[in-house]
Amino acid sequence: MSVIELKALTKTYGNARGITDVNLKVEHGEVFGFIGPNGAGKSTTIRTLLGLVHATSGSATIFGKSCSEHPEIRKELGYLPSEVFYYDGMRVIDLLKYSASFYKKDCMKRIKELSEMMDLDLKKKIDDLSFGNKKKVGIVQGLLHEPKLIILDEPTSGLDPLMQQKFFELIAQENQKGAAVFFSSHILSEVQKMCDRVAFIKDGRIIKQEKISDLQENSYKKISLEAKSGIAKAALEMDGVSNIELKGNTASFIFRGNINAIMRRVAEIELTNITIAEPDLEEIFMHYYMKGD
Ligand SMILES: Nc1ncnc2c1ncn2[C@@H]1O[C@H](COP(=O)(O)OP(=O)(O)OP(=O)(O)O)[C@@H](O)[C@H]1O
Repeated sequence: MSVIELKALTKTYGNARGITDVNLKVEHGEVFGFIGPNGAGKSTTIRTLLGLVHATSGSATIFGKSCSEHPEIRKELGYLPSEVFYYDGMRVIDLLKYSASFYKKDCMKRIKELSEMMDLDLKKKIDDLSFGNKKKVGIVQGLLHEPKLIILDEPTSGLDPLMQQKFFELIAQENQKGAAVFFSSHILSEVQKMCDRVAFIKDGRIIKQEKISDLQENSYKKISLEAKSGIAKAALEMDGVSNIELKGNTASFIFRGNINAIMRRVAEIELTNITIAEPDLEEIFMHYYMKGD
């Protein structure tokens, strides 16, 4: 049984598109990245998982149970929203104790460990905290019950780089202890660093799902050429070539396919230099988003 399974999940808001026919599985022990531009449908997918919105059609399950019919599965998951809002009058510790009271276990030891790690002062009033410190409260709140599934919606906004680093260490530790992680982001370097697999979402539809290692290592090459004179775009156009950029006597592009085929094509150009490199995830990402635009 998968940790998360979305089958043909569709949500419309009146006539407006939310998400369309989303299919994905997150398996035990996985860190799964969910990546897409603003308005692509990441939050709608997460809200469906949390049982906060009901799907128009299709299904969403966590540990085999329907997210809309079994609200109790929320106790198995820890959620960190992209923005956190609190009733200001409380002290941090009171808020965290209140959150912990929803679970049938003593979370105090874990609250202390997490707040030490995140450098969070438990005695402070929430009113007195900066945005970043409020975010830390959200992190502790999401993890204090040692959930089996952690859902993160653009988690690092508002955290300084040192805290971002600590946060990722914390998530990696939880993952090593066995928690699966579903991680929405539009920051590619985070996904590249943290995730085992990634799904790209665009205009409400999943356009690609792949292992990070396959995306980077095996499949794509970034080829840059310098020639004696300008290179015609048509000279490079063939199956597997995308993102062609021409500038003066140089050209660069992304290639996926049989390397011999592209080498034969490139050999027809009078070159002065060539480099072949691994593209970063950003370039692969652009490859997907530019296709079909
Ligand atoms: N309550 C709502 N009513 C109407 N349309 C909505 C509502 N919530 C989301 N949408 C629409 O659904 C689509 C997906 O939005 P969603 O917030 O899920 O995207 P997102 O990928 O999380 O974007 P962002 O990165 O900007 O948060 C958008 O077109 C958005 O306008």
